[in-house]
Order: sequence, then structure tokens, then C-alpha cells
Amino acid sequence: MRIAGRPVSEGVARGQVLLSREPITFFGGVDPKTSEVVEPSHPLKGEKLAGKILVFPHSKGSTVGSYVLLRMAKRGVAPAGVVTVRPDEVVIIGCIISGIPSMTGIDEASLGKIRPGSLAEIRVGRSHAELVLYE
Ligand SMILES: C/C(=C\C(=O)O)CCOP(=O)(O)O
Repeated sequence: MRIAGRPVSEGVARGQVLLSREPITFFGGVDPKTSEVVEPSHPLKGEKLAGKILVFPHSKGSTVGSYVLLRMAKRGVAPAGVVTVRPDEVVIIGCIISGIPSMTGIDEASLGKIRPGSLAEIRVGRSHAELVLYE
């Protein structure tokens, strides 16, 4: 299955899908040292973002979230790729400064078609972006 979107940060990455139907708070909600989701009652609590193709609607919370993405990247525990439904500045800036391939604008209904844990590849160029799901 291929899901089209809009480019945020160029690059190609492959990994397991980590899917959230809920927004993610990076500052305070994700441990930048380990990439673990620590926000109480978040559906991904206890999951680590490291190396995953992270798919979620959009972020929420502080603008400092961009630097949480950068801190994870500097420690080598950032998501391999980031895919969102709605563009937001925290994710856009965070992925650009961290060099994380990222796309946005996927159809919200697509979230229901993605199997969590499936292998996926994100391919983002200057003018195209797609998420390819292998399973
Ligand atoms: C720059 C900020 C905090 C800091 O330096 O630690 C303020 C961030 O403002 P938000 O309203 O949380 O985006």
C-alpha cells in the first residue's frame, strides 16, 4: 500500500510503523534520552520512538518539542521517519533541524488502514512524498 503526502524533510528511511491516533507531546511527553513516550495515559506510553516510522495526527504542547526531536537525533534515538496528518511547526522544525525524513498531509482515514508494527518506508523528495507499507 502506498500513501501519498507532502514533503516536510527530504530523505528515505525504513522501519517498523509506530502508530498513534492521538497527538503526541514531545516536550514533557517523550524522554529525549531514551525516546520513550512517558505521557501518562497516552496510548503509546512505554513505547520507544527510536528507529520507528512514527505516524500520528499532529503534535501538541510546547514549541520546545522541536528540540526534543533534535536531542533524540543527537543521541541516536530519533524516529527513523515521521509522518503526520496535519502539518505543525513543532514537527516541521524539529524534523528539518534533526535531518529526520518527514512528510505530512496524509489522509486521516489512512490511519485506520495502517497496521501498527508493519514494515514501512518513507520516501521524501523535493516535490513528492510517499509512505510505502510492505505488510
Ligand atoms: C523558549 C521557551 C522555554 C525555554 O526556553 O525553556 C518557551 C516555550 O514556549 P511554549 O509556549 O512552551 O512553546
